[in-house]
Amino acid sequence: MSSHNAEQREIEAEQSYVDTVYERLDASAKVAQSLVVEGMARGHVGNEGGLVERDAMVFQAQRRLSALNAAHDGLVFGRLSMLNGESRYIGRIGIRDADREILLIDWRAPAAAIFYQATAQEPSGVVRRRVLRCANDKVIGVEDDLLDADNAPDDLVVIGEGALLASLTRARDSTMHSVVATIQKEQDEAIRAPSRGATTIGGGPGTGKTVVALHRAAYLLYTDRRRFESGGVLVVGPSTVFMNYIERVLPSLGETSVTLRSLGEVVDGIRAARHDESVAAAAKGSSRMTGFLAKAAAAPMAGAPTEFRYFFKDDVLRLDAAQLDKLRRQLLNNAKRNRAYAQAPAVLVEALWRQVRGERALDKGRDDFVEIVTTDDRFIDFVEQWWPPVEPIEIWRMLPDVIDRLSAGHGGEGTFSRVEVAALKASWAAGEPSIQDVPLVDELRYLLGELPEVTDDDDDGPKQLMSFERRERDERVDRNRTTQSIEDDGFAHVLVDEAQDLSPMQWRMLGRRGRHASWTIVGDDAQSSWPHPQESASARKAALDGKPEHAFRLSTNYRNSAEIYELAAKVAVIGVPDPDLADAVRRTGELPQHLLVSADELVGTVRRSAREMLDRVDGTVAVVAPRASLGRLRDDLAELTSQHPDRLRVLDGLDTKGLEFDGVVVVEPDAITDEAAAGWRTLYVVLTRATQLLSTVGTTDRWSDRIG
Ligand SMILES: Nc1ncnc2c1ncn2[C@@H]1O[C@H](COP(=O)(O)OP(=O)(O)OP(=O)(O)O)[C@@H](O)[C@H]1O
Repeated sequence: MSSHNAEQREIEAEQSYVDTVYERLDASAKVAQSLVVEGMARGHVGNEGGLVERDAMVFQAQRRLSALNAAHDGLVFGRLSMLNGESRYIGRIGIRDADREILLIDWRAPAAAIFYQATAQEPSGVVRRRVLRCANDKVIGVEDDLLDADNAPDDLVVIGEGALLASLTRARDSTMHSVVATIQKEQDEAIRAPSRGATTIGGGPGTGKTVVALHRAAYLLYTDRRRFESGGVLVVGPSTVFMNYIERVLPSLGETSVTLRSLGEVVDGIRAARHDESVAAAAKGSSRMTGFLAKAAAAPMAGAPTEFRYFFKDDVLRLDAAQLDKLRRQLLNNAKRNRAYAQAPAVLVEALWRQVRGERALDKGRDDFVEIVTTDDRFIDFVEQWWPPVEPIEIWRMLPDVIDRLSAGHGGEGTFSRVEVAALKASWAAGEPSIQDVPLVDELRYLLGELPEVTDDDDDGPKQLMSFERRERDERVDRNRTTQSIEDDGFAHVLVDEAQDLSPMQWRMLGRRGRHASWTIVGDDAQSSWPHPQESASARKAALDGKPEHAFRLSTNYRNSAEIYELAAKVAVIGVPDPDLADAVRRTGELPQHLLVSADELVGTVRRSAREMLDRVDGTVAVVAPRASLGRLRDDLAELTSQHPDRLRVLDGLDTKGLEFDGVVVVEPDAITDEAAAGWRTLYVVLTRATQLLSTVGTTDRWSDRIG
C-alpha cells in the first residue's frame, strides 16, 4: 500500500469520527437556538420576574450559541492514541454524545494536557499524537508524532513530517491565528500556569510569547470562568495595528468576553495612535512627570476669578486673591480636586460668614445666612467658575502653560531640561493626545478624582452645576465596560504584551487597572524601545505591588528562518549586552539581501524589492522605514499599496512591534538606528518580523560594517 493510500484511508476514518462530532455540534446549536426563540417569546407575557428570568435564559443560550458557532471551524484538531488502546479526541470545545459520553475533550481540560505535554522521552501513556488538519469540517490531512515506538501496535499507521513544520511554513495573512493544535510543551507550561500573582513569559522574537499569552487568557477563562468573566480580562498591546492583528485569536478559541486595548486606548474616550518623537516620549514616560502633573492638577483653571464680592445687607463681603488661594489649598488638602467640589460652597460660605459681624450677624443667624447665600445665583455662578468639576483632558490642555510657569522660576529649567521643555511643548502643540500622553491624562484623572455624580432625584446644591455635556458623557461611558474606575480598579486579570516597552508612567496607568488582578506579562528586553530600563523596573514593581512572580522562558523561534535570525542576532548584541537569543530551527536557503544605492535610486529600489517579494511569497510584505521619511515613502508607494491592499504595509519600526510578514524590506537601516537611543533594538525588532525573505535598502551601510 502506498503512503498516499495509507494517508487517504486514515483521513477517511478520521472524517467519519469528525462527522459524528459535527452532528452533535449542530444538534446542540439547534437546542440553544430554540431556547433563544422560546426565551424571546416569553417576553411578550408576564411580570418583571419573568422578564429577568427570560433575559438570563436568552443570555445563556445566546452565549452557548456563539461559543458553538465560534468553535465550528477546525473543531476537532487532535487525537491521542493511548497505550491501552483508547483514543481521545481533542478540540476547541468539549462535546458529549446523547448518552453524555465524551466525544471531544476541550483543549483546556486537564485530560487534554498530555496532548501538549507528552514527549518521546516521557510519553505518559501516549503512543501516537495526531494532529488533524481540517478545512472547516473536512479533514484534509493528518500529521503524526510517534511517541512510544517500543509499545506501538504493529498496525499503527504514522503519517507526515510533523504538524508544527506544516503550520510554520504557511503563508502569513493579516491576522494572527490560534496555534491550539501545535502548542509545544514549554509553551503549554506557561499557558497552564496557575493564575496567582504575576506570570512572566520571556524569550526572543518569534518564540510564541504573544500567541501563548492569548491561549493562556482563554485557559484562565475556562478554568475559573466566574472570576475572570465577571472581573474581566484586560489585554493591552503596543498599537492599534497590533490589536487588529491579534483580535481574532481569542474569538477563534470561543472567548469573546475579553477587553482588548492598545496603549493609546487604555483610558476611555481617548484613541491615540501617534507616537511622540524620542525626547518628548522619554520625558512623558518618566516618573518625573508625576510631580509636575500633581502641580498641574492643583493649579487654578485659566481665567478662574481671583476675587469674590458679595453684597449682604448694606455691607460688601469680599474674598480677595490671597484668601481664595488659601481656601483652594485648604480644599485640596482635604480631598482630590473633583471630590472637593461638593465642599467648595461650604468652605466659601464659611469664609464669608466670618466677615459678617455685629448686628447683621445677630439679626439673621448662621443657618439663614448659609441658606440665603447658597441659593443666590450670584454665589452659584461664582462657585461654578471658581471650582468647576474638571475633566483630566482640560488640565492636559493647560500643560504647556503650566510647564512655562514652573520652568520660569528656574531660569528655564526645573524638573525638565530646556531641551525637554521645548520638545514637550512642541508635542503638545499637535492638539490631540499622543500614545505617550494617555498615561498623563490617566494620572490627572487619578489626581483629580472622580467627577461628582449626577442623580435625577437630587438637583440641589453643587450637583445642579453639572453641565449638560457632562451628563451626556457619563451616560455614554456607563454603557461600556470602562477601564478607568479609580477606586475598585476592577479587572481580574491584566495581560500586557511587549511589556519591555512600557514607560514608568504606562506602568502606573496599568497598575491602577490591576491592583487586585493576577497578571500575565510578556516581553523581551532586547526588543525594548524604552531608553531607561531601571526606572521602568521600579515602576513595574510598584504596579505589581509585591505580587509573587513566576517566570517562563520560551526558547524556539518559530517565525524567522535561521538565515534571517542569524543576521538579526548580530544586531541584538549591539542593542543590549546579553540578549535572550532564541533557536531558529527552520532553514530556507534564502539569505537576506543588502542593497547599497544612491539617494536617487532609493525609492525605485525599494519599490522594485517590494514588488519582487510580493511575487515570490503568497502572504504579506512590509516596507519598514525610519519615522521621518515614512509619510513621503507611503506617497511614493501608494500605487503599489493600492494594488495589494491586503498584502502590503508601509510602517515605521515602532509600529512593527509584535507583527510578522512573509517578506520585509528595511529602508535606511542606519537612519533607524540613529533615530532614538534604542535605535539598535528597534532595528532588531524590524529584522525579526520576516518569516521568509528579508532585504535591506540603504544609501549608507555603517550598520553592516558594525556587525561585521
Ligand atoms: N506552537 C506553535 N505552533 C505553530 N505556530 C506557532 C507556535 N508557537 C508560535 N507559533 C507562531 O510563531 C509566530 C510567532 O509567534 P508570536 O508572535 O507569538 O511570537 P512572540 O514571541 O510574541 O514574538 P515577538 O517577541 O517577536 O513579538 C506566530 O506566527 C505564531 O503563530
